[in-house]
Amino acid sequence: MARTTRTSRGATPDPAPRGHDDDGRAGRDPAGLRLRALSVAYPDGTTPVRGLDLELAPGEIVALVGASGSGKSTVLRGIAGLEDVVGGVVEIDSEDVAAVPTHRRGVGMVFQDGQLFPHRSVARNVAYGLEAAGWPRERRRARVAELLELVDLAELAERPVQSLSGGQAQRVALARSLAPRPRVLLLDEPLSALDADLRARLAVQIREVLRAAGVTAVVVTHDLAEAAVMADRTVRLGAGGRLAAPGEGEPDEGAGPGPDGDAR
Ligand SMILES: Nc1ncnc2c1ncn2[C@@H]1O[C@H](COP(=O)(O)OP(=O)(O)OP(=O)(O)O)[C@@H](O)[C@H]1O
Repeated sequence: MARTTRTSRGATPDPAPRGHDDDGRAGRDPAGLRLRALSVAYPDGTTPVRGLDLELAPGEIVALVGASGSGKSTVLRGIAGLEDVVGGVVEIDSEDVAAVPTHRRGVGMVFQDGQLFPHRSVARNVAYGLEAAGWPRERRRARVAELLELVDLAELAERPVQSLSGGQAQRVALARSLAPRPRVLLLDEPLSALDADLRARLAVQIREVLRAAGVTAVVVTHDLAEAAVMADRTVRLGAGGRLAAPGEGEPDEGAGPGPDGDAR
């Protein structure tokens, strides 16, 4: 896993030149992710996130925790452009992405259950975003090999994904989401479908991979211990989809998780 000599912050294997992305998106200097007074609503008018301010430096990994229903997934969906931002601003590398469709935002997502394409091999799952972005075949191959190396699955490249363990499948999902070099990676409970032992190991591996990729990332979890392992910083969503004041309605972060490791 992440057997790479590039361990410094912000170092990406085979980095794309700044100012020119592989999918032709206009490049900008990295400035990270900034949410200003963000409000996100569903079509029925439910607005779980109201007035959220959050800033991530380039390459920073932030864990978003909070009670069930506090709006963690909704924040991610707003950043990705999957739900309506009805107030405030999402800026990625200093660009207001309000008018930018999801697939052009440079945002990658990893979900709880991986959501791999069942009829594609491991390598072809990882290649998916590169095909969609029109990368030429040789560059695709090289990038897929690099990513599979990063998540320590090179020897499984040709395996059908149905034959993978849960942990392996999540590592494929991680590689697939990182392959097109997203500006921001959003991970929604990436460990919650796995058993406890594996969760602890994969939390460490996810952190290593995110660091090696140097990607700015938001990880939603309800587990404070996992948040501490995976992220540089943990923030908590409180009532009304705003950041909670320290100690508000939840166990003290410094005290770590409760007996079951659950922050809810
Ligand atoms: N499609 C939808 N339409 C309307 N309301 C929704 C929709 N999806 C979620 N909600 C509501 O928005 C609120 C926030 O949901 P969200 O899934 O963002 O919370 P969460 O913090 O991620 O919860 P959990 O930890 O249980 O996954 C909840 O009250 C939920 O019922």
